[in-house]
Amino acid sequence: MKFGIEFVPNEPVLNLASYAKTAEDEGFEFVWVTDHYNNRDVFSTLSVLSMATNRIKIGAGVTNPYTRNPAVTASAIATVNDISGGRAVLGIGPGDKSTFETLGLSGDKPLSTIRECVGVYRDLFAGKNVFFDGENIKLKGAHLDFVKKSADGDKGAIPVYVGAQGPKMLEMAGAVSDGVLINASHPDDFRFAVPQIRAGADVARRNFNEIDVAAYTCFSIDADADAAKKKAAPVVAFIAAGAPDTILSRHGINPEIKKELGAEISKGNFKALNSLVSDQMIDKFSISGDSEFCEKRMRELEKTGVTQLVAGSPLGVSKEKAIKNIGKIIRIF
Ligand SMILES: C[C@H](OP(=O)(O)OC[C@@H](O)[C@@H](O)[C@@H](O)Cn1c2nc(=O)[nH]c(=O)c-2cc2ccc(O)cc21)C(=O)N[C@@H](CCC(=O)N[C@@H](CCC(=O)O)C(=O)O)C(=O)O
Repeated sequence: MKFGIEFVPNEPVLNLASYAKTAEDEGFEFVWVTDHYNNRDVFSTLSVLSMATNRIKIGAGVTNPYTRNPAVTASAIATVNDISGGRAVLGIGPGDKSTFETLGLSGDKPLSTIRECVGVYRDLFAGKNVFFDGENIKLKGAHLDFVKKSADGDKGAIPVYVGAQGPKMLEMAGAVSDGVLINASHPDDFRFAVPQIRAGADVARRNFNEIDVAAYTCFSIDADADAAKKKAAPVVAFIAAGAPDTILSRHGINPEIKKELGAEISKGNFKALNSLVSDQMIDKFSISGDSEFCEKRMRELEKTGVTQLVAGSPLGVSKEKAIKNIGKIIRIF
């Protein structure tokens, strides 16, 4: 199992740089940074993390094809690849509809748009002059002057992962991507997702084992299990509030709760929000507890076919302590 860590750039980037160095020292192989325009810029953050670390892979987890033209995204991540000495990874996903609304963006046709993008990124990473007249993506000779021209057929040096949760996105990711980042934390979600990815790989006649299946979890570890769960509650509230009804029902949670969560979120009433989050929701939408529980849940995920465990926000009561606690589990995995 590979281990990754996710940071939301809603705190000073130099803090994240220090956490990323600790994570590297503790044996994590990937650091992922989320992309929502209202937080600090993902690629600026990745550049600073590149300078603060030596070995850990540096990933956008995940950007989207709507807020930036694909050639601009390719230039940004290829610059991170330049700075980091070849450690960049590009994660691309449909993006967050709620933030798109504030930008006046539709974000429509995500399935076909992402599929088109993956090939375009690879051609740009391979130093090609890209002419592409797709349904959603149109380029007329776009090129990156600073990347080495790869031999024909090479897909360029930067792996492309897809952020996906829905069945069609998962299947498409299995057909075209180097890895899939699945925003979920419970084994039941991966018992659903892994067969979809495998089906996509089979249709595309790809070797499923070449695809990195990453559980992009809500994670909270502390010696005091209750404190860990309390820390995770607000994040779980947002996940549950935005989850499709099918996912809530999969976990035996009445989708009606979304209305109550949404109402408290829109009022900014985070105290009331936490009181709406049940233990069952914490268990289904996060990995929260002491080291023994977290290790057990990681091993359950590995059994479903997960190949990378990404510890996501909030990480724990103290980020630094949480990273070291996970490091102890990494060393015995
Ligand atoms: C779009 C949606 O796909 P989805 O994978 O469920 O998307 C939900 C999230 O994954 C998506 O919002 C991600 O961007 C969320 N996301 C992040 N979103 C962000 O904005 N920023 C992040 O940093 C971020 C990180 C992240 C990490 C992992 C992860 O799994 C998701 C992450 C969906 O509806 N999928 C359907 C397919 C819909 C479909 O078929 N659409 C058609 C036509 C629909 C039409 O006509 O518009 C098409 O796209 O062509 C399905 O998979 O079955």
